[in-house]
Amino acid sequence: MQTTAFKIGTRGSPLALAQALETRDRLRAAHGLPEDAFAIEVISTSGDRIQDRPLSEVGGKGLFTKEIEEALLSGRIDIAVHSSKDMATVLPDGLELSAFLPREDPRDAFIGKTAPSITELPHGATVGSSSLRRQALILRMRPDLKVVMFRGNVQTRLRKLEEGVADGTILANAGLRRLGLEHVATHLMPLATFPPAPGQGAICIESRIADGRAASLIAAINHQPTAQALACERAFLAVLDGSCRTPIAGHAVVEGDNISFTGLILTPDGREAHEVSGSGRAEDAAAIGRAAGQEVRAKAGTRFFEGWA
Ligand SMILES: NCc1[nH]cc(CCC(=O)O)c1CC(=O)O
Repeated sequence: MQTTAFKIGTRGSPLALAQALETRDRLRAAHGLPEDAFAIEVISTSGDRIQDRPLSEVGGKGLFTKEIEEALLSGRIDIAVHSSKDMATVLPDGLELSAFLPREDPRDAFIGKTAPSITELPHGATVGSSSLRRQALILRMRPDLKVVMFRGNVQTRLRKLEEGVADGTILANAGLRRLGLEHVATHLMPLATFPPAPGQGAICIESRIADGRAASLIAAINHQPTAQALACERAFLAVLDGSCRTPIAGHAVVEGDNISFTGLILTPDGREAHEVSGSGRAEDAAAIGRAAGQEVRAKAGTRFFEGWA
């Protein structure tokens, strides 16, 4: 079909590579193309290089995408494959999220070393995580626990756990499943009490706006219910953005023509939490997410955002 390979950009972690390969294989199947119609380009990002500080301190989500987005804009790659959870709500000019793959399990998985679940951990036990949302949700359940910083890719975090750096850790079950590591989970956190980050479990494809070749290839693998759920979750997040130091959870489920959304914002210590829900027609996904964001922001009040933002 084409003379030059279609270039798929990705980070180099095992999870990122698995996501890029899944995308390539879906594109191949949808269009009946051979493997060499595609080339996977691995791009190292600042987020991969800075390992010793929480993301919220060093500039947040953009760190995992900056170099990849530059490669898209310069034409070095044709599409980029990302975890939706890692994507900022505002993209660089000229780029868009053009497709979402069918969502994996959105739940968080607890991987326990000294106990199988958070409720069974001994008093004062430590849980490794550098996610503000997970920290706040853990402390809301168990104020006695200590959350210690855990960064690096999935394998690095599991190794730290093996080394005894913490009594347990929490990872996205989607990532574990994509790596064939779901057996390490000792407990799956319920969506109702431990809601996921907006976008968790969904792979997205970023491309140049008005790139016709990319658009026609990608359209065939877009999963509309996941795209609508993500439109809702990302609209919710966009209303609450401005502080990447607010723990935010949000999850939308699309069933047929309907969408239902639940969002939660917490203080980092988990002591104060504000929940919101909304539902309606799936085609109104973004408006429903936006309204939920405005509602929960009003519920929480300005004082809520002032303490640490
Ligand atoms: N911030 C890293 C990151 N980004 C997406 C995932 C998991 C995969 C997904 O949500 O699709 C992970 C690792 C984790 O949270 O365990």
